[in-house]
Amino acid sequence: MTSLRAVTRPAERRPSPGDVPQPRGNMIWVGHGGGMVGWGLAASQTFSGPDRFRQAQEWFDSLAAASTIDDTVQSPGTGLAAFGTFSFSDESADASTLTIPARIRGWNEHGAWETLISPAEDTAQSDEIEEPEPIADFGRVVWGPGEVDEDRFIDAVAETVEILADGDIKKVVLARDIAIVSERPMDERLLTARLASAFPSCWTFCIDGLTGATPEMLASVRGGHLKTRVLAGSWPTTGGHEAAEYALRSSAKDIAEHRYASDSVLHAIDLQASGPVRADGPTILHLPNVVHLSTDFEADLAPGWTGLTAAGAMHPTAAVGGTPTDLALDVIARIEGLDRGRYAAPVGWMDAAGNSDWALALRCAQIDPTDPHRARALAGGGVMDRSVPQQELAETEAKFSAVLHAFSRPTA
Ligand SMILES: C=C(O[C@H]1C=CC=C(C(=O)O)[C@@H]1O)C(=O)O
Repeated sequence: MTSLRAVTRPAERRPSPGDVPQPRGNMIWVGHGGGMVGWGLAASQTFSGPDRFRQAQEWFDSLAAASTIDDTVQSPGTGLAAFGTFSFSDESADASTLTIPARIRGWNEHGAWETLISPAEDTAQSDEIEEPEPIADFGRVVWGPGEVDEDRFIDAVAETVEILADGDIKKVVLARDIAIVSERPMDERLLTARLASAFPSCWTFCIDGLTGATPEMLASVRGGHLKTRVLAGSWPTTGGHEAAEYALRSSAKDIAEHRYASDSVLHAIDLQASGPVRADGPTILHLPNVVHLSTDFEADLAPGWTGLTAAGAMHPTAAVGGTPTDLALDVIARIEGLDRGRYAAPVGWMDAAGNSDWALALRCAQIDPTDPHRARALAGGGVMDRSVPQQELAETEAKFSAVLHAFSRPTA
Protein backbone atom coordinates (compact mmCIF):
# COMPACT_ATOMS: atom_id res chain seq x y z
CA MET A 1 0.00 0.00 0.00
CA THR A 2 1.31 3.47 -0.96
CA SER A 3 1.70 5.87 1.90
CA LEU A 4 1.40 9.61 1.50
CA ARG A 5 2.32 12.72 3.36
CA ALA A 6 -0.30 15.51 3.42
CA VAL A 7 0.61 18.92 4.78
CA THR A 8 -2.09 21.60 5.15
CA ARG A 9 -1.34 25.21 6.02
CA PRO A 10 -3.48 28.37 6.01
CA ALA A 11 -3.41 30.37 2.76
CA GLU A 12 -3.76 34.11 2.35
CA ARG A 13 -6.66 34.09 -0.08
CA ARG A 14 -9.12 31.80 -1.81
CA PRO A 15 -7.90 30.56 -5.20
CA SER A 16 -9.33 32.03 -8.37
CA PRO A 17 -9.91 29.93 -11.51
CA GLY A 18 -6.81 31.53 -13.08
CA ASP A 19 -4.60 30.07 -10.30
CA VAL A 20 -5.31 26.54 -11.57
CA PRO A 21 -2.47 25.87 -13.99
CA GLN A 22 -4.08 23.50 -16.47
CA PRO A 23 -7.27 23.55 -18.56
CA ARG A 24 -8.20 19.90 -17.90
CA GLY A 25 -7.43 17.10 -15.45
CA ASN A 26 -8.51 19.23 -12.47
CA MET A 27 -10.64 18.44 -9.48
CA ILE A 28 -12.98 21.32 -8.73
CA TRP A 29 -15.77 21.58 -6.15
CA VAL A 30 -17.58 24.84 -5.37
CA GLY A 31 -20.75 25.47 -3.42
CA HIS A 32 -22.55 26.56 -0.31
CA GLY A 33 -19.87 28.90 1.02
CA GLY A 34 -16.72 26.96 0.19
CA GLY A 35 -14.78 25.03 -2.37
CA MET A 36 -11.63 23.25 -3.38
CA VAL A 37 -9.50 23.02 -6.49
CA GLY A 38 -7.04 20.19 -6.86
CA TRP A 39 -4.57 19.15 -9.52
CA GLY A 40 -1.62 16.82 -10.01
CA LEU A 41 -1.70 13.20 -8.92
CA ALA A 42 -0.73 11.74 -5.55
CA ALA A 43 -2.80 8.52 -5.81
CA SER A 44 -5.76 7.17 -7.74
CA GLN A 45 -7.77 3.96 -7.88
CA THR A 46 -10.69 2.63 -9.90
CA PHE A 47 -13.56 0.50 -8.64
CA SER A 48 -16.38 -1.37 -10.33
CA GLY A 49 -19.42 -3.54 -9.75
CA PRO A 50 -22.16 -3.44 -7.12
CA ASP A 51 -19.60 -3.19 -4.32
CA ARG A 52 -17.77 -0.16 -5.74
CA PHE A 53 -18.68 2.29 -2.93
CA ARG A 54 -17.45 -0.01 -0.15
CA GLN A 55 -14.28 -0.87 -2.13
CA ALA A 56 -13.57 2.85 -2.52
CA GLN A 57 -14.10 3.57 1.18
CA GLU A 58 -11.77 0.70 2.13
CA TRP A 59 -9.06 1.87 -0.28
CA PHE A 60 -9.21 5.42 1.11
CA ASP A 61 -9.29 4.25 4.75
CA SER A 62 -6.22 2.02 4.30
CA LEU A 63 -4.33 4.76 2.47
CA ALA A 64 -5.21 7.32 5.16
CA ALA A 65 -4.14 4.89 7.91
CA ALA A 66 -0.75 4.40 6.21
CA SER A 67 -0.21 8.13 5.59
CA THR A 68 1.11 11.03 7.63
CA ILE A 69 -1.20 14.02 7.95
CA ASP A 70 0.14 17.33 9.23
CA ASP A 71 -2.83 19.70 9.26
CA THR A 72 -2.82 22.95 11.21
CA VAL A 73 -6.16 24.09 9.72
CA GLN A 74 -8.47 21.17 10.64
CA SER A 75 -11.50 22.08 8.54
CA PRO A 76 -13.68 19.95 6.24
CA GLY A 77 -11.54 19.08 3.20
CA THR A 78 -8.15 19.80 4.81
CA GLY A 79 -5.51 17.11 5.38
CA LEU A 80 -5.76 14.10 3.09
CA ALA A 81 -8.70 14.40 0.68
CA ALA A 82 -9.91 12.47 -2.36
CA PHE A 83 -12.27 13.46 -5.18
CA GLY A 84 -14.48 10.85 -6.82
CA THR A 85 -16.99 9.96 -9.47
CA PHE A 86 -19.03 6.76 -9.56
CA SER A 87 -20.86 5.00 -12.37
CA PHE A 88 -24.67 5.00 -12.31
CA SER A 89 -24.98 1.34 -13.10
CA ASP A 90 -23.35 -1.69 -11.49
CA GLU A 91 -22.59 -2.88 -15.05
CA SER A 92 -21.45 0.41 -16.61
CA ALA A 93 -18.44 0.45 -18.93
CA ASP A 94 -17.30 3.59 -17.06
CA ALA A 95 -15.04 3.06 -14.07
CA SER A 96 -15.67 4.65 -10.71
CA THR A 97 -12.62 6.51 -9.43
CA LEU A 98 -11.12 8.15 -6.38
CA THR A 99 -8.23 10.54 -6.97
CA ILE A 100 -5.99 12.25 -4.44
CA PRO A 101 -4.44 15.32 -6.05
CA ALA A 102 -0.89 16.48 -5.38
CA ARG A 103 -2.09 19.97 -4.49
CA ILE A 104 -5.41 21.22 -3.13
CA ARG A 105 -6.35 24.83 -2.51
CA GLY A 106 -9.56 25.35 -0.58
CA TRP A 107 -11.63 27.88 1.26
CA ASN A 108 -14.68 28.11 3.49
CA GLU A 109 -16.26 30.73 5.74
CA HIS A 110 -13.30 30.44 8.16
CA GLY A 111 -10.54 31.09 5.64
CA ALA A 112 -8.37 29.54 2.94
CA TRP A 113 -5.78 26.76 2.97
CA GLU A 114 -3.39 24.80 0.84
CA THR A 115 -2.55 21.10 1.06
CA LEU A 116 0.45 19.47 -0.57
CA ILE A 117 0.31 15.70 -0.92
CA SER A 118 3.30 13.59 -1.94
CA PRO A 119 4.67 10.08 -1.45
CA ALA A 120 5.68 9.70 2.23
CA GLU A 121 9.35 9.19 1.33
CA ASP A 122 9.56 12.65 -0.37
CA THR A 123 10.50 14.67 2.67
CA ALA A 124 11.10 17.91 0.76
CA GLN A 125 7.76 18.97 -0.68
CA SER A 126 8.03 21.63 -3.34
CA ASP A 127 5.43 24.38 -3.22
CA GLU A 128 6.38 25.76 -6.61
CA ILE A 129 3.44 26.11 -8.98
CA GLU A 130 3.97 25.88 -12.69
CA GLU A 131 3.02 28.96 -14.71
CA PRO A 132 -0.76 28.72 -15.35
CA GLU A 133 -1.88 28.27 -18.94
CA PRO A 134 -4.17 31.20 -19.77
CA ILE A 135 -7.89 30.44 -19.64
CA ALA A 136 -9.21 30.35 -23.20
CA ASP A 137 -12.73 30.44 -24.57
CA PHE A 138 -13.78 27.43 -26.65
CA GLY A 139 -14.95 29.44 -29.65
CA ARG A 140 -18.07 28.34 -31.49
CA VAL A 141 -19.98 25.59 -29.70
CA VAL A 142 -22.67 23.45 -31.33
CA TRP A 143 -24.79 20.70 -29.89
CA GLY A 144 -27.11 18.12 -31.34
CA PRO A 145 -28.67 14.71 -30.74
CA GLY A 146 -26.64 12.10 -28.89
CA GLU A 147 -27.44 8.39 -28.80
CA VAL A 148 -31.07 9.08 -27.86
CA ASP A 149 -32.60 11.84 -29.95
CA GLU A 150 -35.84 13.67 -29.13
CA ASP A 151 -38.10 11.28 -31.10
CA ARG A 152 -36.55 8.24 -29.50
CA PHE A 153 -36.94 9.81 -26.04
CA ILE A 154 -40.63 10.58 -26.71
CA ASP A 155 -41.18 6.96 -27.82
CA ALA A 156 -39.38 5.69 -24.71
CA VAL A 157 -41.57 7.83 -22.43
CA ALA A 158 -44.76 6.67 -24.22
CA GLU A 159 -43.70 3.03 -23.93
CA THR A 160 -42.89 3.49 -20.25
CA VAL A 161 -46.26 5.14 -19.59
CA GLU A 162 -47.91 1.99 -21.01
CA ILE A 163 -45.81 -0.23 -18.73
CA LEU A 164 -46.72 1.92 -15.72
CA ALA A 165 -50.43 1.51 -16.52
CA ASP A 166 -50.16 -2.10 -15.26
CA GLY A 167 -49.55 -0.68 -11.77
CA ASP A 168 -46.61 -2.89 -10.67
CA ILE A 169 -44.12 -0.10 -11.36
CA LYS A 170 -44.94 3.37 -10.06
CA LYS A 171 -42.15 5.55 -11.43
CA VAL A 172 -39.25 5.26 -13.89
CA VAL A 173 -36.68 7.99 -14.53
CA LEU A 174 -35.67 8.16 -18.21
CA ALA A 175 -32.81 10.22 -19.62
CA ARG A 176 -31.52 11.31 -23.00
CA ASP A 177 -28.19 12.74 -24.11
CA ILE A 178 -26.86 15.46 -26.36
CA ALA A 179 -23.47 15.77 -28.02
CA ILE A 180 -21.58 19.06 -27.60
CA VAL A 181 -18.73 20.03 -29.93
CA SER A 182 -16.51 23.09 -29.50
CA GLU A 183 -14.21 24.83 -31.94
CA ARG A 184 -11.31 24.96 -29.44
CA PRO A 185 -10.58 22.58 -26.53
CA MET A 186 -12.90 22.89 -23.55
CA ASP A 187 -11.44 24.49 -20.44
CA GLU A 188 -12.71 23.14 -17.12
CA ARG A 189 -11.76 26.36 -15.30
CA LEU A 190 -13.99 28.46 -17.55
CA LEU A 191 -16.89 25.99 -17.47
CA THR A 192 -16.90 25.73 -13.67
CA ALA A 193 -16.47 29.50 -13.17
CA ARG A 194 -19.52 30.14 -15.34
CA LEU A 195 -21.57 27.42 -13.65
CA ALA A 196 -20.69 28.54 -10.12
CA SER A 197 -21.67 32.12 -10.86
CA ALA A 198 -24.92 31.20 -12.67
CA PHE A 199 -26.04 28.56 -10.11
CA PRO A 200 -24.88 29.76 -6.67
CA SER A 201 -27.40 27.56 -4.84
CA CYS A 202 -26.02 24.42 -6.56
CA TRP A 203 -22.81 22.43 -6.08
CA THR A 204 -20.51 23.00 -9.05
CA PHE A 205 -18.08 20.18 -9.81
CA CYS A 206 -15.50 19.02 -12.27
CA ILE A 207 -13.97 15.64 -11.50
CA ASP A 208 -12.47 13.38 -14.16
CA GLY A 209 -13.91 15.75 -16.77
CA LEU A 210 -17.46 15.32 -15.45
CA THR A 211 -18.55 18.94 -15.20
CA GLY A 212 -21.80 20.40 -13.95
CA ALA A 213 -23.80 22.28 -11.31
CA THR A 214 -26.15 20.01 -9.42
CA PRO A 215 -28.92 21.06 -7.03
CA GLU A 216 -29.21 17.59 -5.43
CA MET A 217 -27.11 16.39 -2.45
CA LEU A 218 -27.01 12.73 -1.48
CA ALA A 219 -24.75 12.88 1.55
CA SER A 220 -23.04 15.91 3.03
CA VAL A 221 -21.35 14.79 6.25
CA ARG A 222 -19.68 17.01 8.86
CA GLY A 223 -18.58 15.46 12.12
CA GLY A 224 -20.83 12.41 11.66
CA HIS A 225 -23.93 14.51 10.88
CA LEU A 226 -25.61 13.73 7.54
CA LYS A 227 -27.57 16.20 5.40
CA THR A 228 -29.41 15.12 2.26
CA ARG A 229 -31.45 17.10 -0.26
CA VAL A 230 -33.92 15.14 -2.41
CA LEU A 231 -35.39 16.70 -5.52
CA ALA A 232 -38.07 15.30 -7.78
CA GLY A 233 -40.96 17.02 -9.49
CA SER A 234 -39.96 19.85 -11.82
CA TRP A 235 -41.41 22.65 -13.88
CA PRO A 236 -39.51 24.74 -16.46
CA THR A 237 -39.44 28.48 -15.72
CA THR A 238 -39.95 29.44 -19.37
CA GLY A 239 -43.33 31.04 -18.44
CA GLY A 240 -41.89 32.76 -15.33
CA HIS A 241 -41.07 31.59 -11.81
CA GLU A 242 -44.46 32.36 -10.26
CA ALA A 243 -46.36 30.39 -12.92
CA ALA A 244 -43.89 27.50 -12.62
CA GLU A 245 -44.23 27.37 -8.85
CA TYR A 246 -48.03 27.44 -9.08
CA ALA A 247 -48.05 24.68 -11.72
CA LEU A 248 -45.72 22.51 -9.63
CA ARG A 249 -47.61 23.00 -6.37
CA SER A 250 -50.85 21.94 -8.05
CA SER A 251 -49.51 18.98 -10.04
CA ALA A 252 -50.61 15.68 -8.46
CA LYS A 253 -48.19 13.86 -10.79
CA ASP A 254 -45.19 15.85 -9.52
CA ILE A 255 -46.25 15.60 -5.86
CA ALA A 256 -46.51 11.80 -6.16
CA GLU A 257 -43.23 11.66 -8.10
CA HIS A 258 -41.52 13.60 -5.33
CA ARG A 259 -42.97 11.35 -2.64
CA TYR A 260 -41.46 8.24 -4.26
CA ALA A 261 -38.02 9.89 -4.31
CA SER A 262 -38.15 11.22 -0.75
CA ASP A 263 -39.49 7.88 0.57
CA SER A 264 -36.63 5.99 -1.07
CA VAL A 265 -34.08 8.25 0.62
CA LEU A 266 -35.86 8.19 3.97
CA HIS A 267 -35.89 4.36 3.98
CA ALA A 268 -32.13 4.33 3.37
CA ILE A 269 -31.36 7.00 5.99
CA ASP A 270 -33.50 5.20 8.58
CA LEU A 271 -31.03 2.30 8.38
CA GLN A 272 -28.00 4.60 8.61
CA ALA A 273 -29.11 6.92 11.40
CA SER A 274 -28.21 6.52 15.04
CA GLY A 275 -31.21 8.58 16.16
CA PRO A 276 -34.19 10.47 14.79
CA VAL A 277 -34.28 11.62 11.15
CA ARG A 278 -35.45 15.21 10.67
CA ALA A 279 -37.34 16.11 7.49
CA ASP A 280 -38.10 19.52 6.05
CA GLY A 281 -40.29 19.62 2.96
CA PRO A 282 -41.43 19.45 0.35
CA THR A 283 -40.61 23.08 -0.37
CA ILE A 284 -39.96 24.75 -3.70
CA LEU A 285 -36.38 25.16 -4.89
CA HIS A 286 -36.01 27.92 -7.47
CA LEU A 287 -33.22 27.61 -10.02
CA PRO A 288 -32.85 29.97 -12.98
CA ASN A 289 -34.10 27.36 -15.48
CA VAL A 290 -36.44 25.16 -13.46
CA VAL A 291 -38.27 24.85 -10.13
CA HIS A 292 -38.21 21.62 -8.12
CA LEU A 293 -40.03 20.05 -5.21
CA SER A 294 -37.35 19.64 -2.54
CA THR A 295 -37.10 17.82 0.81
CA ASP A 296 -34.12 18.05 3.18
CA PHE A 297 -33.27 15.27 5.64
CA GLU A 298 -30.80 15.36 8.54
CA ALA A 299 -29.56 12.66 10.90
CA ASP A 300 -26.55 11.55 12.91
CA LEU A 301 -24.88 8.59 11.19
CA ALA A 302 -24.67 5.35 13.14
CA PRO A 303 -21.15 3.95 13.75
CA GLY A 304 -19.71 2.25 10.66
CA TRP A 305 -21.39 4.57 8.15
CA THR A 306 -19.55 7.26 6.20
CA GLY A 307 -20.82 9.79 3.67
CA LEU A 308 -19.65 7.55 0.82
CA THR A 309 -21.16 4.32 2.11
CA ALA A 310 -24.39 6.20 2.96
CA ALA A 311 -24.52 7.66 -0.57
CA GLY A 312 -23.78 4.21 -2.02
CA ALA A 313 -26.60 2.64 -0.01
CA MET A 314 -29.05 5.33 -1.18
CA HIS A 315 -28.01 4.98 -4.81
CA PRO A 316 -29.97 4.89 -7.06
CA THR A 317 -32.68 6.88 -5.29
CA ALA A 318 -36.06 7.12 -6.97
CA ALA A 319 -35.03 10.63 -8.14
CA VAL A 320 -32.82 8.93 -10.75
CA GLY A 321 -33.99 5.27 -10.81
CA GLY A 322 -37.62 4.72 -9.93
CA THR A 323 -40.02 2.74 -7.75
CA PRO A 324 -39.67 -0.13 -7.05
CA THR A 325 -35.94 0.29 -7.71
CA ASP A 326 -35.17 -3.12 -9.26
CA LEU A 327 -38.14 -3.12 -11.64
CA ALA A 328 -37.51 0.51 -12.63
CA LEU A 329 -33.82 -0.22 -13.35
CA ASP A 330 -34.92 -3.10 -15.50
CA VAL A 331 -37.17 -0.80 -17.56
CA ILE A 332 -34.34 1.76 -17.85
CA ALA A 333 -31.93 -0.95 -19.08
CA ARG A 334 -34.49 -2.20 -21.64
CA ILE A 335 -35.97 1.06 -22.90
CA GLU A 336 -33.69 4.05 -22.31
CA GLY A 337 -30.98 3.05 -24.80
CA LEU A 338 -28.00 4.68 -23.01
CA ASP A 339 -25.04 3.81 -20.86
CA ARG A 340 -25.49 6.64 -18.35
CA GLY A 341 -21.80 6.57 -17.45
CA ARG A 342 -21.35 8.70 -14.32
CA TYR A 343 -24.48 10.82 -14.87
CA ALA A 344 -27.03 10.54 -12.02
CA ALA A 345 -24.53 8.88 -9.65
CA PRO A 346 -22.51 10.16 -6.68
CA VAL A 347 -19.82 12.76 -7.36
CA GLY A 348 -17.83 14.60 -4.70
CA TRP A 349 -15.02 14.45 -2.18
CA MET A 350 -14.07 12.95 1.18
CA ASP A 351 -11.39 13.68 3.76
CA ALA A 352 -9.58 11.47 6.25
CA ALA A 353 -11.45 13.07 9.19
CA GLY A 354 -14.77 11.67 7.90
CA ASN A 355 -16.17 14.81 6.24
CA SER A 356 -17.54 14.52 2.72
CA ASP A 357 -19.92 15.88 0.11
CA TRP A 358 -21.43 13.34 -2.29
CA ALA A 359 -23.87 15.02 -4.64
CA LEU A 360 -25.88 13.50 -7.48
CA ALA A 361 -24.19 14.19 -10.81
CA LEU A 362 -27.05 15.98 -12.59
CA ARG A 363 -27.06 18.99 -14.97
CA CYS A 364 -23.62 17.93 -16.17
CA ALA A 365 -21.56 16.97 -19.18
CA GLN A 366 -18.69 14.53 -19.50
CA ILE A 367 -15.76 15.95 -21.47
CA ASP A 368 -14.43 13.24 -23.78
CA PRO A 369 -11.12 12.05 -22.27
CA THR A 370 -9.68 11.46 -25.73
CA ASP A 371 -10.98 14.62 -27.45
CA PRO A 372 -11.36 17.86 -25.45
CA HIS A 373 -13.51 19.39 -28.21
CA ARG A 374 -16.31 16.97 -27.35
CA ALA A 375 -18.63 16.41 -24.41
CA ARG A 376 -21.81 14.47 -23.73
CA ALA A 377 -24.56 15.92 -21.53
CA LEU A 378 -27.42 13.89 -20.07
CA ALA A 379 -30.71 14.94 -18.49
CA GLY A 380 -33.80 13.04 -17.52
CA GLY A 381 -37.04 13.16 -15.64
CA GLY A 382 -39.41 11.00 -13.65
CA VAL A 383 -42.03 9.26 -15.77
CA MET A 384 -45.35 8.43 -14.09
CA ASP A 385 -48.51 6.81 -15.47
CA ARG A 386 -49.91 10.33 -16.12
CA SER A 387 -46.82 11.64 -17.91
CA VAL A 388 -47.21 13.45 -21.21
CA PRO A 389 -44.18 12.65 -23.43
CA GLN A 390 -43.90 16.18 -24.90
CA GLN A 391 -43.90 17.67 -21.39
CA GLU A 392 -41.16 15.29 -20.28
CA LEU A 393 -39.13 16.34 -23.31
CA ALA A 394 -39.63 20.03 -22.43
CA GLU A 395 -38.46 19.27 -18.88
CA THR A 396 -35.22 17.71 -20.16
CA GLU A 397 -34.70 20.76 -22.40
CA ALA A 398 -34.99 23.08 -19.40
CA LYS A 399 -32.57 20.88 -17.45
CA PHE A 400 -30.05 20.81 -20.32
CA SER A 401 -30.11 24.61 -20.49
CA ALA A 402 -28.18 24.73 -17.18
CA VAL A 403 -25.05 23.04 -18.48
CA LEU A 404 -25.40 24.45 -21.99
CA HIS A 405 -25.31 27.92 -20.47
CA ALA A 406 -21.72 27.25 -19.43
CA PHE A 407 -20.75 26.21 -22.94
CA SER A 408 -22.58 28.93 -24.81
CA ARG A 409 -22.13 32.20 -22.92
CA PRO A 410 -19.89 34.58 -24.81
CA THR A 411 -16.80 35.67 -22.89
CA ALA A 412 -16.93 39.14 -21.40
C1 LIG B 1 -32.94 13.13 -13.41
C2 LIG B 1 -32.82 14.44 -13.29
O1 LIG B 1 -33.46 15.16 -12.32
C3 LIG B 1 -33.97 14.55 -11.16
C4 LIG B 1 -33.84 15.56 -10.10
C5 LIG B 1 -34.78 16.54 -9.92
C6 LIG B 1 -36.02 16.45 -10.57
C7 LIG B 1 -36.34 15.36 -11.31
C8 LIG B 1 -37.66 15.25 -11.96
O2 LIG B 1 -38.52 16.12 -11.73
O3 LIG B 1 -37.87 14.34 -12.76
C9 LIG B 1 -35.43 14.19 -11.40
O4 LIG B 1 -35.89 13.27 -10.46
C10 LIG B 1 -31.98 15.23 -14.19
O5 LIG B 1 -31.81 16.43 -13.94
O6 LIG B 1 -31.42 14.68 -15.14
